Amino acid sequence: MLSGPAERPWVPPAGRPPIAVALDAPDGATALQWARAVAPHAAVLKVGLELFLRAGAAVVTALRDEGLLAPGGRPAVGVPSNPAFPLTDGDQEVGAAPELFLDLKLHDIPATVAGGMRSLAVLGPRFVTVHAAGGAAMVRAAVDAAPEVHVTAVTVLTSLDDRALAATGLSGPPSDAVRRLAVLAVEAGARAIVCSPKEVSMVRAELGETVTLITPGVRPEGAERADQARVATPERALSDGSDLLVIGRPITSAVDPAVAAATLATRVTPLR
Ligand SMILES: O=C(O)c1cc(=O)[nH]c(=O)n1[C@@H]1O[C@H](COP(=O)(O)O)[C@@H](O)[C@H]1O
Repeated sequence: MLSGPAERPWVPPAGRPPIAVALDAPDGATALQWARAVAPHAAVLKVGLELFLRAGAAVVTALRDEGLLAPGGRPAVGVPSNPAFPLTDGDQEVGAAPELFLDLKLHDIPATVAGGMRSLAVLGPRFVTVHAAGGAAMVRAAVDAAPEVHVTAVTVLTSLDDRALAATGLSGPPSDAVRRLAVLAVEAGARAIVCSPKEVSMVRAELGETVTLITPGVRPEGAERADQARVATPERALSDGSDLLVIGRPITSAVDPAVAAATLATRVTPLR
């Protein structure tokens, strides 16, 4: 097990559902509509390639202006401008607005990734993803360029099964590569790791409490897998050690995303 700080760098605030909703929307207006529906039921909102490449930084500003995101660069506490997020409910800080996860999976030479991180850091994200396969120097460059951001290393995409991974030239089961890349990234300063729920217990055993573990590839019982290969239910991912479930289509493709998010949040929040 790696040595490091005794506590996880980040966990959802008390009472907040351990859910990051992936706002994989085709435009800013749809993303805002989804965000209004799901923000009360999520600790994190994730802006990824599709939305960011279409709507750019303006969508982050719009989310913040509506009080749908916690203020950039500060711990999530209530946003007085949005009554959906009261500061307290009794003595619990349940009203924290979600934090920003910029999932742009940077993967380039260290100087370019460092520049990209500096450009993104002004948006005040809690998390920014980089591909661990970019190597230790690249991960370190990202960390040094934006020390206030939780550089989040993606290990092996959850869409890859054994065969697809082998076809890229990486032999062995995905868990071998996940272990190697997770250790490399944390030693290079990453504070969070993205892996599938299938590997999360192994990564937790390997890295201990030094790291926040984030799992996409989460599918409630009976939900469409779509392009996800290494999946598990939300309950299983949490019991195996995940800190944060990344969930997109099972919520955003539902007839009513607010109901889907609320239902899921009610089920998983007590499991933390
Ligand atoms: O970095 C990610 O968030 C990510 C890594 C990974 O290995 N697999 C993965 O699905 N994701 C993201 O997680 C989200 C999953 O969305 P759904 O499959 O719709 O639940 C998408 O926004 C993906 O970009």
